[in-house]
Amino acid sequence: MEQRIGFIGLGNMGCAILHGIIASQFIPASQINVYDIHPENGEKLKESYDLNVLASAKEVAKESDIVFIAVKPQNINEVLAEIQKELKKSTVVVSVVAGVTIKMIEAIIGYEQKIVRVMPNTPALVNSAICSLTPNTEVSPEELLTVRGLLNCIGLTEVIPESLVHSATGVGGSGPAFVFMFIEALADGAVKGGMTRKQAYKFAAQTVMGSAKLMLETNKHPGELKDMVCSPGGITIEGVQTLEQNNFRAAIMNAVEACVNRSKQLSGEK
Ligand SMILES: NC(=O)C1=CN([C@@H]2O[C@H](COP(=O)(O)OP(=O)(O)OC[C@H]3O[C@@H](n4cnc5c(N)ncnc54)[C@H](O)[C@@H]3O)[C@@H](O)[C@H]2O)C=CC1
Ligand SMILES: O=C(O)[C@@H]1CCC=N1
Repeated sequence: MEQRIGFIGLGNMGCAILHGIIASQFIPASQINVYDIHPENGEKLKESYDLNVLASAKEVAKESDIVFIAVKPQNINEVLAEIQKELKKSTVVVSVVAGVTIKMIEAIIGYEQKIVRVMPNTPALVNSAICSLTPNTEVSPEELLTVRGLLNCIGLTEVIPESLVHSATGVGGSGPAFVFMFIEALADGAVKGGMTRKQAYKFAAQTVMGSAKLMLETNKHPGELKDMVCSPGGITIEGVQTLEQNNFRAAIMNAVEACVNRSKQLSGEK
């Protein structure tokens, strides 16, 4: 890939994507331009990678063909206003900013600018993300394919309509937080049974990763896979009943719904 990739915002999400892309060797670090308002974030990356730490968001926009915006929602407007004049017509702006719609971005950098909204998640750090992609009408199928090809090196990708980005945010963007809480609780249960915390985390994390891998690779329904574990009159079904009695599924659904609603609020939807 000969395109130069820019990152504005080098926090948890920006760095997870960046590390994943470099680890995949999809493009050399020398083709990556980065900027963060806190210079130490760029300097830290420079210690590990031969990438280009630039002095402003403007420079990243000027020197890059694909520009990732990975700042918080409250900071994106200032960034877009700053880079607007530096963007070439051919530049693709990739926003990972939750709740900020394509229209909101176009209102600042123009309706002719190529924009792809992406909802990634932090497993990008280990090339195991799920990223949704939503292009505006200026992005050609070939350009979308280029951005998708880049994101495929950090995990799975799915092109979705913008109406589904709220859900992608709740399940994919925020989902890892709920999974980590689940892993923590699984481990607590094992610690209660006498396992060391270190052992419990290993068992809990591998069980979640293995179960997810089993589902993705067999394409089986999660209910069927759950039934495979529940021996008739056995042990697991006792735990399943306890979870049902404690509204486990409703609790998870409500958590995702809360994120969807917050995302809608950020987008100015009621
Ligand atoms: N953390 C996550 O799991 C996910 C985050 N996102 C989105 O990614 C974006 C970034 O989130 P995080 O990385 O978690 O936040 P963060 O706070 O860790 O990183 C944001 C970075 O942007 C920098 N920044 C702020 N204003 C700037 C400016 N004007 N110019 C350049 N850099 C600036 C900050 O110094 C910071 O390093 C957010 O919009 C969030 O909605 C999306 C999916 C998942
Ligand atoms: O919590 C947040 O706002 C960001 C967006 C999705 C995951 N983290």
